[in-house]
Order: sequence, then C-alpha cells, then structure tokens
Amino acid sequence: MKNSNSNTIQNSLSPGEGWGDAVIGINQISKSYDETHALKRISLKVNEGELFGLIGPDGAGKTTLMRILTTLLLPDSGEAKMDGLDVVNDFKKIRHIVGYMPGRFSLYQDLSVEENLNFFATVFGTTVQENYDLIRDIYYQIEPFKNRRAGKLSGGMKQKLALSCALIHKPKVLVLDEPTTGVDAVSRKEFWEMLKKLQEKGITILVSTPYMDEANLCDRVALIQKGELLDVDSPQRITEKFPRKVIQVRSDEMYRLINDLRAFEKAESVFAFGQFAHFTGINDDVETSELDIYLEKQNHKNVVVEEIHPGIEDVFMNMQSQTK
Ligand SMILES: Nc1ncnc2c1ncn2[C@@H]1O[C@H](COP(=O)(O)OP(=O)(O)OP(=O)(O)O)[C@@H](O)[C@H]1O
Repeated sequence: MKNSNSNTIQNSLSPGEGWGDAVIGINQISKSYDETHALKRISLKVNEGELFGLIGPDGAGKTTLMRILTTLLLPDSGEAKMDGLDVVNDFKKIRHIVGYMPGRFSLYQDLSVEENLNFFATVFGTTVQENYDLIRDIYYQIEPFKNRRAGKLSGGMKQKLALSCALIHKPKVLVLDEPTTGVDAVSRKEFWEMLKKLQEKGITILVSTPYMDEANLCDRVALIQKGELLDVDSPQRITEKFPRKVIQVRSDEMYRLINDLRAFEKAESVFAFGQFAHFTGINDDVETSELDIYLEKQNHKNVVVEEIHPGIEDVFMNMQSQTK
C-alpha cells in the first residue's frame, strides 16, 4: 500500500483555490510543544453542514487541532478559518459562532445542571429560553435532574449537559473532542443520533474519536496519526480504495494466534478486533487455505479463517504499520 501523508493527500490549498464553501478551512497548520511535533502542515476543508470526523489514536494531534480552531491555542505556522474568520485575528468573533465541547469534562462540578446551562448562556449574552428549541431534544433527558450538581451526574448525563452548554448560544459550528470516550455503548449510540439531528438543523460538526466504528457515522473523515493526515475521504471510499485482502482469523488462543500470524512470512499487519484477529498480507497472494494449514501446523485448535470486506480499522492499522 502506498505510504501515508503528503504523498497521498493534498497538503495545501492550491494556488488560486479559495476556501470555497468550506466552513472550516485549514491550510498548512503546524504546532509543536518543545520537541513534539503535534501537527505537521495539516490542511483540510470541512463543508457547510458536514458531519466530519477526526479519527486517530491518543496523541495523534486531534485536541491540538481543535484547540487551534476554537482559538484556545495559537498555531506556530499556517492559517485556519472558521466561517471565513481567521483563528488568530478574529478570535473574539469565532467564539460566538463556535460551540466547543472539550474532551475532559468542562462543566462546573459544584453548580447544578440548570446553573451550568444558565452560566454558559449568560457568558454568550443569551438566555436558555431564547435557544431552548435547539437543545430541547437533548436537555429534556436531563431536565428531571436539573437541581443535581454536575459532579454527581453519570457519564452519559454529563455528556448531554456538556453538549447542551456547547449549543446554548446557537453556534454555526460545533467542535466536539472525543465526546464519547468513557461513555457506555447505549449512550454512545444515542449521542450519535443527537449529532445527526443537529446536523439536520444545519450545524456543521467536527468531531474527534478514537473509536473506528464511529468513523462510519461521519460524512467524511480525516485519519490522523502523529500529527499527519493519512487520508481524507468518506468512510465508504476509504475502505473501497483499500487495496488489500483482509482475512479474519479465530482460534482458541488469541494471544498466541496474533503472535503466530505476525510471524507468518507474508504478514503485513495483524491486530485483534473483537473476537477475531484481522490479517492483511504484504500482497494479495495469501489464500485463506494457506493460513489454515500454517495455523494447523502451529497446533491451533478450532481455527476459523475467512475473507472479509475491510473496515476503517483495517485501513488505519495498515497505514500505521506502514509508518512505523
Ligand atoms: N501542553 C502540551 N505540552 C507538551 N506536549 C503536549 C501538550 N499537549 C499535547 N502534547 C503532545 O502533543 C501530541 C498531540 O497531542 P493531542 O492531545 O493533540 O493528541 P490527541 O489526538 O488529542 O490525543 P489525546 O486523546 O491523547 O488527547 C502528543 O504527543 C501529546 O503528548
């Protein structure tokens, strides 16, 4: 597979190319913390009304990019615009059109649910009543607990309150940093349903997640790793253009299975995914029967080997193995 970064994706706006319809425009943004290059000349555009995902593991640079876009951090170089406003020069105006839900719990733990919401509304010079329509579907679920201190809420409820607070000034763009991390599976599903409804109301959404399955719920995603973009496209196209056969394998001993598969001479990437190991070969020569015979020789029991359609996680893991 072709290697990552600037070779595979456009890494700057071409001469003469404007920001077009982009609500978020990022052009060659770099940011370092001492020796750590958190973002390396990142460029991408998010169109109006898109639900756009930043997908990458811990430390990929997702938070850094979001903090730059929400004017909380200055880039070292490059340029970024939110709805045509410059993140450095127009930072005050940007704060009025952007709703930001940071990764770590952002609410006042000692204030009640209702007090938190009123506080955020006041900061933006509005009232809860004025914009209640936008948050009604989300807030009504936590309204019965409106007198409870935010610090005493469950993870799912905190998340709904944080989203309500990020929306209370009716932002045009919503930036959500890993909103579902540490939240149970049911709340995660509900959360994505809420995002779809907000998108239908015309809000442009940039959301980061370390969960590959959530990538499929976005219109387009940017795969990001070690401060570099590996690809930007719709989840469907990213998986369609993946040029490798993926084989899923199971046996009674997962740990030994992964090690044995990695030791197989034609292995390129092998990783655990649920109950299976996903295997990608260095080329498409590898047949399922070949792996079956090999694993039998290694004394694996109850072996299942079958070819599957690649998922985003396969593309990502393969790209990671290329950049090591
Ligand atoms: N204030 C800081 N000082 C020094 N290094 C930092 C700082 N903030 C982030 N980094 C480093 O920059 C890199 C990118 O971090 P960033 O938080 O943007 O990534 P992330 O994809 O959001 O991951 P995470 O989910 O772990 O926050 C990491 O190597 C991180 O350790």
